[in-house]
Amino acid sequence: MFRSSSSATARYVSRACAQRRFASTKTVREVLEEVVPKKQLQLKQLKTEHGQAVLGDVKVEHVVGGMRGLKAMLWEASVLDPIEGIRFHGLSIADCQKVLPAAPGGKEIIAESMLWLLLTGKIPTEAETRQLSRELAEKGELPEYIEKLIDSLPSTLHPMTQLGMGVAALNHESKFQQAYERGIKKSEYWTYALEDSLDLLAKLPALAARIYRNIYNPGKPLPKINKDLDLVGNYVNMLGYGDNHDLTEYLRLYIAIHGDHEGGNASAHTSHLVGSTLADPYLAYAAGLYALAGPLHGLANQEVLRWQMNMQKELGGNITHESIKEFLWKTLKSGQVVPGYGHGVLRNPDPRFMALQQFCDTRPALLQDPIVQLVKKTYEVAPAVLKEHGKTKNPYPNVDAASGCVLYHYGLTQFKASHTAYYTVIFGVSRALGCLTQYVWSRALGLPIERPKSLSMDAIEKLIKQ
Ligand SMILES: CC(=O)SCCNC(=O)CCNC(=O)[C@H](O)C(C)(C)COP(=O)(O)OP(=O)(O)OC[C@H]1O[C@@H](n2cnc3c(N)ncnc32)[C@H](O)[C@@H]1OP(=O)(O)O
Ligand SMILES: O=C([O-])CC(=O)C(=O)O
Repeated sequence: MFRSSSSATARYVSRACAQRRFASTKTVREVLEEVVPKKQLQLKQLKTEHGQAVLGDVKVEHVVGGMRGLKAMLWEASVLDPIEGIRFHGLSIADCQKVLPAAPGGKEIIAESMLWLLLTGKIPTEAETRQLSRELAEKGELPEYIEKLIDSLPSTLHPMTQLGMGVAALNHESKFQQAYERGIKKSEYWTYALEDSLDLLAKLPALAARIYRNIYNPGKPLPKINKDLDLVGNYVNMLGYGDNHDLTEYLRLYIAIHGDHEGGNASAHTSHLVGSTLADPYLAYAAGLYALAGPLHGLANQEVLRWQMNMQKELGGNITHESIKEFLWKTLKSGQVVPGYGHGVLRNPDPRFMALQQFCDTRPALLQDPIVQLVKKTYEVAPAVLKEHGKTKNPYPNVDAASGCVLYHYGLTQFKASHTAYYTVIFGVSRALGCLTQYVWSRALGLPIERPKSLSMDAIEKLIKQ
């Protein structure tokens, strides 16, 4: 674990690069066994030495304003800075791109190396990353009852609803729940939480790919999991795009950088709350997925694509900055939000959006794609329009402004109707990295059930008068 000042980070990054020469072959469990006692001690000291320290005031505007800015949660794996954006254990996306191992033949960060960093605060070696990939691949096939459950659902049921159902039903397998029923000690909770979390992460690609197959390619055989591939390599293969190296690399990057966004976002917070009741990791993450399925959160990637396609249709062949500006004003004047813009914390363009743009900038096929071009052109116009409109505190793009449109280029064009659009499911596969990491840490640290105090308006007025 390390501080996030830029010089400390630079030193860490160069040390991490050097360390990678020594090929450690520890398992993620072994590394956690070493890290957990240190973190437990850190929390104990925080509570005893600084338990009464003040981190900020609670104002009426916090209570009635979605708790924006209120520092009220513990979340270990990442912290979001309004200007710099996300840092995973102090590392920015660019740092991660330098130090986290990629897949054989690839360049982008992969889910396994990001998961390792999130869980342990350490950079995995190549060998450790491969070993984690193999472990996940070996656990990746779905139980038959889950296949039957998913196959029984109507193809018109939103893929996010299906994903949440599949994840929740997988709790039939929960080792955490079984161990709890046996009456294990609290100090052992985290080890079962870790087993469930790895099992769930391993199965998510097969579950998500089955949903896609059932809706868009019914009857098409699903490939078996290839034990030599990384998690996302297998996911792309099961989605039916296995020969598309660029899409595979895009999804590796996408899934790694969407993995965690500190704890206050709606999906992470929901999963954290549900987990705090000691509901097992499957139930906790299923709950988080349903928060992700809202249009102000993860579903915005589908909304962006729908909105950009409507813009394309309405503006026709020759789209100019001026015509985009008019379309933006039309959206705003009709009382809708501009999807993919604004953020609860960020006050600058989202570095995840920038990383996806950078991916596009290095690939001529993407640069020539009309919908990808439109995303870029919209970015050149929208911040000024949103500033003039004057409502949003952040007129810049968030990650959702680009992500779905790039998938459209790579062939995920099935957008028959919003209620069957698949894009947010990929976000759902990714966000498990962060939510399940925190689930493990919450149990390792023995965090209590969440139960903030609520107030009615009358009660608030009474308190103010006092
Ligand atoms: C992965 C993610 O979840 S990233 C976010 C994805 N969501 C979107 O892209 C949807 C569009 N954006 C939004 O709706 C918002 O910016 C949110 C939900 C992301 C953040 O909400 P808030 O923190 O409440 O934003 P903020 O404090 O800036 O809102 C102030 C006002 O500006 C409006 N506003 C915020 N963003 C936008 C936008 N993109 N377009 C138009 N108006 C906006 C809000 O609706 C609010 O209006 P109100 O006072 O009439 O209620
Ligand atoms: O942080 C937020 O509120 C929303 C977001 O970008 C995410 O969850 O990835």
